[in-house]
Amino acid sequence: MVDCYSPLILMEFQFPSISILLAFLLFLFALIRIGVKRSTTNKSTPKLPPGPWQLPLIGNMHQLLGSLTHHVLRDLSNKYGPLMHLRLGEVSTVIVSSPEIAKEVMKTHDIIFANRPYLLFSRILSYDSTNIGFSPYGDYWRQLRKICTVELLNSNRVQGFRSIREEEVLHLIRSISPDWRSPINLSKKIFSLTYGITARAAFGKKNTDQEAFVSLVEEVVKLAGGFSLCDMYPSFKFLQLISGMRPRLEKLHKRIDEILENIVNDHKEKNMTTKTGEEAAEEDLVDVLLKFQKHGDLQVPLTDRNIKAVLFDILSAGSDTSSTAVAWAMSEMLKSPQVMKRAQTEVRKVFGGRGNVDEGGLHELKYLQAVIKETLRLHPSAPLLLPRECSEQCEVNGYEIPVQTRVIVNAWAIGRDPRYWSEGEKFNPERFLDSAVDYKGTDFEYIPFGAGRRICPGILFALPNIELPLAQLLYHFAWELPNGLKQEELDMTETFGITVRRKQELCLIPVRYHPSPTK
Ligand code: HEM
Repeated sequence: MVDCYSPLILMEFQFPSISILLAFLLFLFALIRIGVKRSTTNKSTPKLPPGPWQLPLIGNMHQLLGSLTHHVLRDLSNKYGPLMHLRLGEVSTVIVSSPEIAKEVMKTHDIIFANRPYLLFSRILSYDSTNIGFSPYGDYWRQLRKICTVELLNSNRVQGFRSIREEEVLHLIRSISPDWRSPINLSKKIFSLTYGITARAAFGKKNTDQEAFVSLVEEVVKLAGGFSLCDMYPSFKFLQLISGMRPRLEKLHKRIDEILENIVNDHKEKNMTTKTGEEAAEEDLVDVLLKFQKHGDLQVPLTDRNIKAVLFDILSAGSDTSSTAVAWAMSEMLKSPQVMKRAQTEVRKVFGGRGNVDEGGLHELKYLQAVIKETLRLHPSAPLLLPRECSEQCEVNGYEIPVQTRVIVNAWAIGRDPRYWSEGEKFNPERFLDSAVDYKGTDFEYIPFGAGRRICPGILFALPNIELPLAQLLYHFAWELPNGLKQEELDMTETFGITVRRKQELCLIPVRYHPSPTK
């Protein structure tokens, strides 16, 4: 998932001399190219969507500096319209900021916009074109995607991981108990909880390399939090070398690949022996993928490389997104104590004297579900969705979109569109209580998981990873801000990144309500 632009800024600040050199070299190349182009292209220009004036060489990149990208793009769209054209370096890009145009792109012209552009990050880290998140739309991708949605992340499989989630969340609750009345870093705890759940579901029993793997994925997530210069100037291959991006990514890829290779080989070895009934019931995602590789009736063979790529995708796309949502939900509830109280009363009523929350009763927590929906409206984990690419020239809203234009959908801006959301900036879960609006990709004013062929395949996996920890945290504790901080003083600043987290980690004081569960 690629939010953009921050590496450029980092380069600017960290290596001013390199960036000046780069700018100079780019300028020279651009002059040569413009000269060549002028002499070869004909005069007819497509009717592109409106957009701000572009500078030579960098296009509109300078307009994206200084603030969070989804904010800047929303402000620019307010001026130029919900379908806006930008040039970022060499790359022609359109920004979509209204439900109507999102529908046109992701429903009416779904196939034309089903491709993901080839970014350097995805090309190196996700095994060229073998991952689901960034491979181009085609037979290969369809097969991987089908395996993911039908075999790995379907509701039965997700249900099968219930005991893992319950155990891991209970472990979290117990780990909080001794600390009570002193602040704890809830962001950190939630983050390692969701990684722990996802890694256990994917790899089975805790693996010795698991911790190393999780921190490598974290490093990747940090690096991927930006557009690299290389992606802005794809035809200048030398940038990949001098920016240092390629060697860094290759080194990370090598270490991740070694760990995944060991995990896959261990599973192969284990699967050679006959399994007991209990072992067979404890199938993890690697087992399922290997079973498919051996016995599946597949159009294209499933290689070990594909398996590793799918595992990497699930780990990187599945953990940070869910933990971010939990942290934002807690933050918003702290700022609106009446919401926190209502959610707490509901969960304590439903689970009453049981002494603990289990997944059996989660469906009864209608108000908590509304809290989660409202959180994902105001804080969609990936506010700019994942980039798409136009595979053939087409017309959207009366404008021409040339082939290979990059398309970025601003789900964050769409979730605040005043034509659809009254008091859109306000956290108000009640708005979802009697509303049929859902995140399944059919209501284009609300698309925190995207829509169309490229909609997030992990929705079913994500929801209990958000609902269960929240319900447990509310059931067992009251929550207070540390250092006498008032609710209106809680900082809600967002970070740049692949997923938009809280800038400041959420540190809170837990005050016990129900005793710590013992079994
Ligand atoms: C709060 C939780 C989550 C949110 C908000 C979220 C959001 C998204 C979004 C917005 C996209 C891009 C959709 C588009 O471009 O239309 C996406 C793609 C993806 N997500 Fe999620 N996601 C979450 C959890 C998960 C989980 C738990 C998994 C896996 C276990 C997962 C796996 C993926 C994958 C593999 C893709 C790429 C799909 C493709 O390109 O075809 N996500 N997600």
